[in-house]
Amino acid sequence: MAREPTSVSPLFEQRMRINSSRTVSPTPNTRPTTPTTNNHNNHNTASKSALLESSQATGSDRPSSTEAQPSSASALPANSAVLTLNPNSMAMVVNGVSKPAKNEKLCRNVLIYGSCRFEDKGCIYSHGNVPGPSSSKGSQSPTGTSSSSGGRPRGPLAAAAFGTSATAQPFNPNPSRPLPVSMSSAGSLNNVSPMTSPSRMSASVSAPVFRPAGNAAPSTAPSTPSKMNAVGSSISTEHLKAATFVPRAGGSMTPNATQSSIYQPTEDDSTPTTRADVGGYVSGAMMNMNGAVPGGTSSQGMNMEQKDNFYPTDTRVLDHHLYSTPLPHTANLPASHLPLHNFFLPADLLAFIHGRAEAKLASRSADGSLPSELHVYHSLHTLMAEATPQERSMRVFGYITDAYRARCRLDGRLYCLRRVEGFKLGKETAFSVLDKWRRIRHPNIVSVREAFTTRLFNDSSVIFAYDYHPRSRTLYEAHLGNQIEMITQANGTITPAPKAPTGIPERVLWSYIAQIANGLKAIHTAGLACRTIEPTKIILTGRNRIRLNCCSIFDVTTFDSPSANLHYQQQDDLLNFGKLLVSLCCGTTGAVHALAASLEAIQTAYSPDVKLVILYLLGKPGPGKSIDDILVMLGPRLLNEFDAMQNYADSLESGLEAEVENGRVARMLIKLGFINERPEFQQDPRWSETGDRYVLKLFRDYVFHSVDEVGNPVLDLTHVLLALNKTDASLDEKIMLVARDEQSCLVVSYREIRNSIEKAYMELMQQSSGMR
Ligand SMILES: Nc1ncnc2c1ncn2[C@@H]1O[C@H](COP(=O)(O)OP(=O)(O)OP(=O)(O)O)[C@@H](O)[C@H]1O
Repeated sequence: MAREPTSVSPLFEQRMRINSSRTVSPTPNTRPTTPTTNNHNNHNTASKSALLESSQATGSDRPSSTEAQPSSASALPANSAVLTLNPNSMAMVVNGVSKPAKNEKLCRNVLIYGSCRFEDKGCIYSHGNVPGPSSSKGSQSPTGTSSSSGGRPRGPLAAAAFGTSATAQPFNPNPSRPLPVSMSSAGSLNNVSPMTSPSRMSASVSAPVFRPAGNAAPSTAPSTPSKMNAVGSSISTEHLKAATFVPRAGGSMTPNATQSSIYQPTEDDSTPTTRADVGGYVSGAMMNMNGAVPGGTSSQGMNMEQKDNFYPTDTRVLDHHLYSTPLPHTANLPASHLPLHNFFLPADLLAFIHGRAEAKLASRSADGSLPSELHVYHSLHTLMAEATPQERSMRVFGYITDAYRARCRLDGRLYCLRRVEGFKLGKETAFSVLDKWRRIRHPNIVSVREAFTTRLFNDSSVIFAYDYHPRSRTLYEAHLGNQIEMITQANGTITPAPKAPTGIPERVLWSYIAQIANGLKAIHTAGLACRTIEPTKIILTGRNRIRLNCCSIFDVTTFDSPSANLHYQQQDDLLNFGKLLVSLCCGTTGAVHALAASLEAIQTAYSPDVKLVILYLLGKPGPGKSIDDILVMLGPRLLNEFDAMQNYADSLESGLEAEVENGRVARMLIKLGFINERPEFQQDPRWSETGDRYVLKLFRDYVFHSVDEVGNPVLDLTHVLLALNKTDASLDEKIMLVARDEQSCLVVSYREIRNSIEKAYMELMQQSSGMR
């Protein structure tokens, strides 16, 4: 049963109002309804708020179990204070049994809030004078352990019951009359001061300590336990130098709801904060009675509907405190998928990115035949084509070529090295052509970086370095790997075995045509020819993303004996382009050997335009034949390609947005990780447990260590993400952090928590070796 940090218990709202002014005694009829949007999280809010209310019963002044609990409750965990409030009568019932006669013990509601709303409604405790701090009794435990409920931290659960109600609008029983100042500051620290009154705080085990303003010396880790006005609880002296409360007006420590006691956990106001407009505890002192923070945003005015809404519409708060919603054009997913989609990348994109990361890191067992270093490259890893028809083929270049992934020690990046085995370079000037190739940077071409000769393979080889595109596949691997049986006809001709064309879908085919044409256009315009329009020398580097590979190799290997001039080489590119399309349409490289039959099959399976393009490419070379004509023939289909690319870019941007949010959360977690539980800092083993850091400890409990009513862990990702994001955005919304012993609680805003994180982190940074 997950408890909900964003849902608001009406009972708690009532209680907060009571806290705001002891003169107000809400009646059930005047209690406003609290709109909630996360219905699944609203259950048990009454019992949760009651749990908090009942915290007075968890200390040593708690009535004994025999007094307060009927036998039926004996099965409940020791730390599950089962106190229910009847919202209609507001009578207090303990486990269904009315409270017995009055007790002499002072009511803790009086101690905490200054009044008890159940005073006339059956509260068994005394409602006499409120003891001041000097009247404190009880001892502190040097060990810091609680003599009370102990057990698992219930703070987050309790705080969750409060949820955003800490920022609830003040309750005004008579809307026609303005609220008293302290009440109108709903959301300011003032109206919660009774919750953190000296008596209340001192009763806690690891709670911050109140210190009146102007008090000369702050209590800093007293060496001996001192008596506090605990209500039967021991206090760890370790935490006595934790957060201190400084009443704004100074002087009085009287827990008076109308007084503006400001929570100011640190002494040093001059401690730098990272953001001038982020208040933190210090800026908490700057909050006026209306809860407005100078230079910041006020939580006042945020209605519950907005706060409960997962995607708030209130533009007065920073929008980036919540996960950004997917935009309409990327959100057309089944409703059940949306929450996941909101938080993370789409599964297929995630798999794709992970796959590429794996490919970058993959390593085969050390291949002894490969040199450990090659020029400026090391960590060579053979890239094997999965479906090469003939291992180590010489078909394309006339030389055996191998491809390796290697890391460059100059820039640490991965490159693809292509080795041309047994090639002896005649003239160094053969490499001069690479200058032209290096200048080409095109999305449909694998960029050439450099070329060099080597004898490290025990032969004379030339190595070409290209950009590495992880997880790429050749077109052959992707579409032509399953070779179709070729059959020899009676007349001796070889034809593919008759079967329905297994070519690629037309939409994909047009995409390939557009991209190859685009790449060829760039190459031809640069005064070069590709010369490797081959199924094994064009790679797919993403979803339908085509890149022309192995460019420049022919230019070097044929430098001494140029077979033809540039024009003919470019015409060859077009011819090979036509043959490639025939192969792709028919699903076999053998299709080009039976062109007539293949064209017939293509005519049946594809639109006439496909055949027209192929016929043009396979047509006679001539001065008027150029790649430009293909681009013209593509016509409106280029727009399809354009649309597809833009839609894909949109979906990537949407995924990126989600990841940006995750990045924020990760940074926040990293900082918290540096601070929480730090065993020692500046020779102070209690550093992470005191001062601002104590609040962060409770915040960590609030975010991660929630438990449900029976003490089971609550693993509510939404709660975690919301809390961390709101903190990152420094929201003025307040949450209640409850000490592990449930004896004290702090109402702090996300802004203040964020400030504490930044402040503690800066402290660490300043001392870290990197900053010296
Ligand atoms: N620049 C690159 N980045 C990443 N991987 C590449 C790169 N170039 C090629 N590859 C991959 O390396 C593998 C081998 O490529 P190669 O060009 O040698 O194919 P092949 O079918 O073996 O060719 P051939 O028949 O000429 O030997 C293929 O899986 C290919 O996707």
